[in-house]
Amino acid sequence: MSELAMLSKAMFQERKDIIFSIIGGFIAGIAGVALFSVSGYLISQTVFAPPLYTLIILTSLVKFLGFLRSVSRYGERLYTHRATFSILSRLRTSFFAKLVPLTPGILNKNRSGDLLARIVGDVESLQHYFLRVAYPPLVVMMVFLATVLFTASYSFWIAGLLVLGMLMTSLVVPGIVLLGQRKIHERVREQRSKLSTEITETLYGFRDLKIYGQLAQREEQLQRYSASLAAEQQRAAVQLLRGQSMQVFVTFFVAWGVLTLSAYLILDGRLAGVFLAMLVMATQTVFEEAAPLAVLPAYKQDSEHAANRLTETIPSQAATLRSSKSESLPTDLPVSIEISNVTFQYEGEWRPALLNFSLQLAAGSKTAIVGPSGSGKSTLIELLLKLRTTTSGNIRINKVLINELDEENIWELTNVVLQQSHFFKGTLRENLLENADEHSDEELMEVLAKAQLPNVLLNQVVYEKGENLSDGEKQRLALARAMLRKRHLWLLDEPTSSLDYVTEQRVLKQLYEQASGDTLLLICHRLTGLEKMDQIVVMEQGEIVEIGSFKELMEQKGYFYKLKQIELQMIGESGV
Ligand SMILES: Nc1ncnc2c1ncn2[C@@H]1O[C@H](COP(=O)(O)OP(=O)(O)OP(=O)(O)O)[C@@H](O)[C@H]1O
Repeated sequence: MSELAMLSKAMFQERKDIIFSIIGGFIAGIAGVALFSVSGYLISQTVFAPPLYTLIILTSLVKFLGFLRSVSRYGERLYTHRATFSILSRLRTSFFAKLVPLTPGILNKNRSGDLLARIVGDVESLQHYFLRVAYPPLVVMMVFLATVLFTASYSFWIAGLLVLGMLMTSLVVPGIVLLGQRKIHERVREQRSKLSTEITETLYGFRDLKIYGQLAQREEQLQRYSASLAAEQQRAAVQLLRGQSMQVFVTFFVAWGVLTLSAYLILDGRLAGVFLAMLVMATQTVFEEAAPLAVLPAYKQDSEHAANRLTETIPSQAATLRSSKSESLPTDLPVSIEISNVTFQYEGEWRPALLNFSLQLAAGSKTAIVGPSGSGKSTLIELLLKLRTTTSGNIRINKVLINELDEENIWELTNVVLQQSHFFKGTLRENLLENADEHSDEELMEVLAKAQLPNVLLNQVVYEKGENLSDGEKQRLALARAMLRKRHLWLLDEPTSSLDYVTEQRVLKQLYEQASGDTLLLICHRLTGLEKMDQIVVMEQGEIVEIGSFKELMEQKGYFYKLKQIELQMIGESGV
């Protein structure tokens, strides 16, 4: 049950609404039983032609009980649903807050379509826990005990029959439902996960699938997955309905039992005939109240499963990642970075992406990192941004261990451009992501011009994922975003790889001007313009193979020198 601890905590926080729900549910249940009992008694009494005032009292009581039942049922619904949605919103917020720092690691292990469907589905499943698992038995038992006490005052045997019926509805029927549901629910989850993964993949790869003529095949596959899911869901629904039908059967069985037993007791002279209808009606109503118990185990199992998977998705790393942070760095000072013996290995990979990597970035220094694809350059930036945690070794920012820093504090210090930037559906202004009120239009246009996007409009529409922007425009927009932040640490991962040579040089010139006093780490694919850098780091297979200024590396005539010669030849050949 430990996996449901977060749920219980959220429920405890909503205790006021829960107490009101229980009170409302109990009054509605009792009023329902009383309403039908009094109605039965009233009908029986009329046979004896009682005095008018008796009929008036009984009719008024019926009306009052009907009113009380409706009002308390309304209150019950209001408070149970309010509690449920508040619990759900607490769970969503706390779950997603824990998820954010772990996102890169989690996305490694799970296919994103499946992950998204799982998170949304699992959090939604938890809403049933209070409404259909924790709450109903409590109220049903309270109403039932009150009814048993009431019937026991007429006949011990009838009360005994009710207890027997309740055991059937609360244990036997739910047990049978649970047995049938267990396997079906497993299959529903499996099919849902398959379908959502395939849908996401198809949407992401739609263009490629179309070009390579694979779309029809994919569509067929999706239809198959969708049909299997629908079939499993149908089976699950049938199983649930079967449970509810059994519950109705037990209700009528007990009602018939009470009728027969009462008839026998009346014949025996141990029960007055006028109470017969009342007892039968009370029995039927109290068992109607118990109807939710039939589907309780299925929801219980579902909630536990969902809570289990959610705790698996946010493993204990969540605690370790956030627990030790205590320091906070100011955003207005230049930043120094010290990387000591850092090793990082992706989960499931056979070799580390970084191996015993050490590097110093003095405050205000400019560093370029070059090296072949896959040498670990982007991984280094992800570690500096605390998007991943080192396997071993230390990173210090302004002498503070990165583990002691909140990742949001690090992001707050940094102007970042990663290899892929995301663009949202909206305007260019909105895609600059800074608070629009803080910057005048002139200021925004000036930054766009510096990023070599002079002929754009701030209200220009940007499609989803920046579909209407070229790769080069996306990169310049991402650089404009970074320039606008005006922080003092720059982490740039191939920010100009899609730009032509001339535009690239212009952008970099503006960038170096703005970053003159700042610490800058630039991963680059071209070796031009690196003369200005304080140090150039050449990486291969997660290690530093050469380090020094441009002049030093050229004099060494090592790896960097050879790369530069190849590039010069290529530039010469292409005539740039
Ligand atoms: N999410 C990931 N899961 C597993 N392995 C990864 C992941 N990302 C990168 N790697 C591996 O880690 C190594 C370093 O990758 P990284 O992206 O840091 O290289 P890079 O030098 O930035 O390459 P490029 O210049 O192509 O961007 C590579 O061998 C790569 O296959």
